[in-house]
Amino acid sequence: MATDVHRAVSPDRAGQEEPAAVRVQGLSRTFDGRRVVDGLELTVRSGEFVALLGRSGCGKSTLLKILTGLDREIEGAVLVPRRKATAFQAPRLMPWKKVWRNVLLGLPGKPERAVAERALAEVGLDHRVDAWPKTLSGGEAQRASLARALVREPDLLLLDEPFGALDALTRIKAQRLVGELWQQRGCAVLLVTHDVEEAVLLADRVLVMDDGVIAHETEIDLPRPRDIADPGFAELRTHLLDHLGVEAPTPAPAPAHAHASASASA
Ligand SMILES: Nc1ncnc2c1ncn2[C@@H]1O[C@H](COP(=O)(O)OP(=O)(O)OP(=O)(O)O)[C@@H](O)[C@H]1O
Repeated sequence: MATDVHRAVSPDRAGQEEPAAVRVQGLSRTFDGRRVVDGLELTVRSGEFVALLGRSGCGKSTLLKILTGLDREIEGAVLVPRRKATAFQAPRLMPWKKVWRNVLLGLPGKPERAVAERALAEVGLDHRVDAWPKTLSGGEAQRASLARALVREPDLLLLDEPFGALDALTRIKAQRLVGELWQQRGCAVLLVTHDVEEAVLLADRVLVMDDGVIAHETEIDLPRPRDIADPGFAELRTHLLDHLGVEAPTPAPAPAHAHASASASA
């Protein structure tokens, strides 16, 4: 994988084009003498949806933590907008606060309940405003967590495996919701995911992290809304799996009786 190294858009080029939502230069992070992030370069353009893939343990969450400002023991330069918000795999709701209070948690000033109500309506949770977190389903809790991110009116939304714990159907709905919210809001999104299809479905650009750097990037130029049945979709999926070192499954051979009837009709 190290042979096909495409670094993300170079900082000077990004500087001349559009304002960047994220600009990372020469970023390194060392744990116990091991460089998990190693001179990483990354630019996310304003309003761009970027997905970040990479094998387990390659440093994706470490990078996200640095971008949120939770980890500052770094070398290099990181430029992110002040207005940013995060949602993680675990919704991280406070069990002793009702949903609407969770949404407003940590906001400066004294925001009114109506602010939370609007955000909850945006994610389809207007009927759960007064619920306790423990009564929410997994998908509802994740949407509440998204509402909490949205009330911050972020210029940058950082998502770390937000759909990872959801069942397949809820996951599809949540992916659609994030796609719609992104289109309405126009904020930049950096989504960490293990799911190649999710990345192709949602992102303008997919990055693959390896050896502490962005080792590969692919522009996703499929029209939206995207259809996983589109042959272009399958091609991009296979291309990305290849860069992740995963062989795409070959179609199963047709059962023996199918061969028989095919040859019989031929
Ligand atoms: N606080 C820490 N102390 C020591 N090592 C750490 C710490 N945080 C992360 N690491 C190590 O850094 C490496 C990258 O971890 P990170 O969580 O960023 O990977 P990841 O790509 O997000 O993995 P996954 O896809 O499995 O979530 C791992 O080897 C991990 O053990």
